[in-house]
Amino acid sequence: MIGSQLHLNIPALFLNVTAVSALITVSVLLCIALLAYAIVTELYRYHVRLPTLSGPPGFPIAGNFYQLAPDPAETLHQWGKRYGGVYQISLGTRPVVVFNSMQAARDVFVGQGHALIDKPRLYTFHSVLSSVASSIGTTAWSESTKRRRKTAASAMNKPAVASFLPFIDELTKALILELLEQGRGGEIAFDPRQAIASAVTDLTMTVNYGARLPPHEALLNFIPILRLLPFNSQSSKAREVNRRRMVYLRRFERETEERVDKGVDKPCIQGKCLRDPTVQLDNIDLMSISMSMVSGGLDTMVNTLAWTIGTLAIRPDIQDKAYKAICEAYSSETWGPIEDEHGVPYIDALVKECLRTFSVLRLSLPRSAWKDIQYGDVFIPKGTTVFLNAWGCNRDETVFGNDADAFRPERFLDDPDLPHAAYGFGTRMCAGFHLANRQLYVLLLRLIWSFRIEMSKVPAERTERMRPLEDVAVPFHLAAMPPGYKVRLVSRNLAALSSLLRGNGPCKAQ
Ligand code: HEM
Repeated sequence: MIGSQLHLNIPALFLNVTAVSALITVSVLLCIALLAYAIVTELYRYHVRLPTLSGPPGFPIAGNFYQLAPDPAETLHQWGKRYGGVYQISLGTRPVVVFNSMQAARDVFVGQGHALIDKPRLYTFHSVLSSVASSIGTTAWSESTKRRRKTAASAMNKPAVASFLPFIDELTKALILELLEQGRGGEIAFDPRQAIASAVTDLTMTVNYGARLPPHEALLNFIPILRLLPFNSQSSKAREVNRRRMVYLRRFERETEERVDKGVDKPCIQGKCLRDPTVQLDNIDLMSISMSMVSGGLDTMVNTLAWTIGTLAIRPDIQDKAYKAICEAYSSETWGPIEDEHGVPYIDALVKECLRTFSVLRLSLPRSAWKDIQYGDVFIPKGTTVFLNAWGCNRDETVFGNDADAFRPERFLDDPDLPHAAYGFGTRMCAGFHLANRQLYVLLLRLIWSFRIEMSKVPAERTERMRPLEDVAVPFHLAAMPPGYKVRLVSRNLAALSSLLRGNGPCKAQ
């Protein structure tokens, strides 16, 4: 019995020994391969580093990637204090030049704007999420990008935005009404973000397609995309979002074409392109413009407004100043004509301070050097990836003083020429900034005139702080999101507000 067991076990033992030694051999070979890979990539990483720039050393294979956590823009801002306004990091083996001071950013992004007109290629974003067409902001420079950007920028320049005033008027009134109804004039605390996202979506769709979304479709269709971002998306999720996005964008395009054919279209970007034979854009170009409007204008606007409303709720002093300034310019009976672009300088200053403080696209969108750049002693070769750290520039103490971290709209009243970096700079800066500024101005003015904003009294629904760094909801998200909260919107003068919402308010553009 024992003998037969022994007889059976000897080959098994032999097999086990062979398997273990094979496993050890494979493990050793793997370790050697990994070590060799690390050494080769590290040698390569050092070889491609830019000799004229300093920067944090980083680690083999990943470079500085893992050191960027928890908040990449803040980490880069802190490194800027050590390595200067322009320095380099490595992402993997790729050298990336970071602009972290306002002066250097403006000198190069504006002063040598053409040299930074290009965008780098990002795998998940370009090959998976946007394999058919990509938004303008993430597309490399080419004749086609030039046509798309020119069309989008001229459709959102100052005169074009003035022609959208009736839409802005109508949609901000619809939003104020929605907020009034949802919060029952101040009785109920609620999260205003859904209503804001719907209103901003509506405006973007109207400007692009000349038609509003059917109400039940707005959020269902758009919010999932807003959460899917080039840097954190997983491929299968990205493919699914891409497919769904294509389906509804094609549907909106078809509907716009039908309206143009029937001659019942309203002024809008897509309609203008379809009608004007001199506009040389193919279907992919038109799709790219639509995607740029949707992805460029929603996440940014919604998050900027969400930070602002939360901040106003815990800063009644700023609300009081703003309300007083509006009443001095107009009265407690009217919020004034929408055509008055800079009628209340305090609101202008508030808009700029919100854009600066919250800098929702903290690292802007990456650029690529289109040609060699010489900036003082610094040499950036053609093809290098370049980051504008808008967050860092917006906290540059040489520009904003030692209270750069404070939320203080008055700084833009004291110096109306004070710059901010929230829209980026130069040749590829935000193409929708006139539209964004105008929407933010009208929305904040009307919101503050209509309501006293108070944080919910329920502990679980309120937040005491809206610090843009410590309180950001998801640090690695491309657009910085505030923490969740609920507010009460207490109407200040219900009779006057009702009269304005019924359409008795002035809008000469109509
Ligand atoms: C708070 C509002 C907004 C902020 C903070 C913002 C910020 C930005 C930033 C930082 C960029 C990248 C600039 C660069 O590469 O230097 C950008 C690009 C862009 N934005 Fe905005 N944006 C806002 C609203 C809008 C709106 C409302 C639209 C249109 C509906 C829009 C359309 C675009 C487009 C088309 C680009 C790509 C420009 C290009 O690459 O040539 N943005 N935006």
